[in-house]
Amino acid sequence: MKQENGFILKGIGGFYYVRTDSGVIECKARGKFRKSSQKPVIGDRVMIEVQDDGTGYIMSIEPRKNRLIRPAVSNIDQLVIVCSAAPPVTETLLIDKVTAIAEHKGMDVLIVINKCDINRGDHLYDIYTQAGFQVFRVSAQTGEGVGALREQLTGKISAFAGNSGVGKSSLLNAIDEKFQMETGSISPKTERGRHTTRHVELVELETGGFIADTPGFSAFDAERMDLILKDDLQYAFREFEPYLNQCRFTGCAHVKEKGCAIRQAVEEGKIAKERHESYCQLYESVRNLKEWELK
Ligand SMILES: Nc1nc2c(ncn2[C@@H]2O[C@H](COP(=O)(O)OP(=O)(O)OP(=O)(O)O)[C@@H](O)[C@H]2O)c(=O)[nH]1
Ligand SMILES: [Zn+2]
Repeated sequence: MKQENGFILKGIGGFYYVRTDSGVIECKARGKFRKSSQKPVIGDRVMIEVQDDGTGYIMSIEPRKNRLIRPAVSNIDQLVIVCSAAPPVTETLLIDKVTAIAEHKGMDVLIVINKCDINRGDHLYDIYTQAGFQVFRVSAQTGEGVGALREQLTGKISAFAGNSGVGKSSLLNAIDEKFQMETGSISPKTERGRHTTRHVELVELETGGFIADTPGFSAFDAERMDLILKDDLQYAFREFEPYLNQCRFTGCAHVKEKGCAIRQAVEEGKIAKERHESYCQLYESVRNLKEWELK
């Protein structure tokens, strides 16, 4: 019996597939993980014991750097937010919800404007560049910008998010031919179909790096805003940072308060008004959350 370290690529029916230096090993979890919230998830870094027959047991899980609940993936290095200025046009509020979650959970963010063959998305480009994000312009259709994006995925674990129809699946297919995602349905996903039976999996890229293959994962867990307390929300908007201690009143919510340095910066064009509007809407939605609601 020997011990190895690795991380979980996928889990099906009680089996976990652990990527180690000596290949992918099929493992079961030790009993102690089975019931509790300690259950292994995709992305977990684990220590396994390999049996004589080549299968293994997960013995321990390293503390997680971060974790998404839906889909259940841990240790994500970066979140790739796919948006588009061509139909279906992405609302900045959706992008800002997801960037806020990512910032709060300590994931890097890449903003990717797809469908540049139709619309180059200057407005989105300006907003997110000004806010301090890396922004890529791509077209899954023509291949423009895909190489540069692929480079940014090398050596990291990434997950893709974006509104339905924005071209996530098309983009994954363009990034690596290992992906054979079905594309093209802008119809509702309520019928039984491709999204009901899929499970998440980390797919290893030709160029190194892993992508959580998350089709139809459009709403993300943005619905519940993954529960950022209202006092923390201001830190999830990175461009607010230089102004945070400059408001007239301590405990300023930066929504309508007089003497608010954030609002001032918005007036002066230093913070995009769309970003501040998203902040205000999110603030309103998390206003009444209590700490005990955070899991
Ligand atoms: N013109 C153009 N069309 C694109 C591009 N990328 C995707 N599309 C089209 O947009 C439609 C939706 O693409 P998908 O890849 O299925 O979008 P998705 O984000 O995976 O959608 P969901 O699975 O619903 O979340 C398809 O008809 C694609 O052919 C692009 O860069 N340019
Ligand atoms: Zn303020």
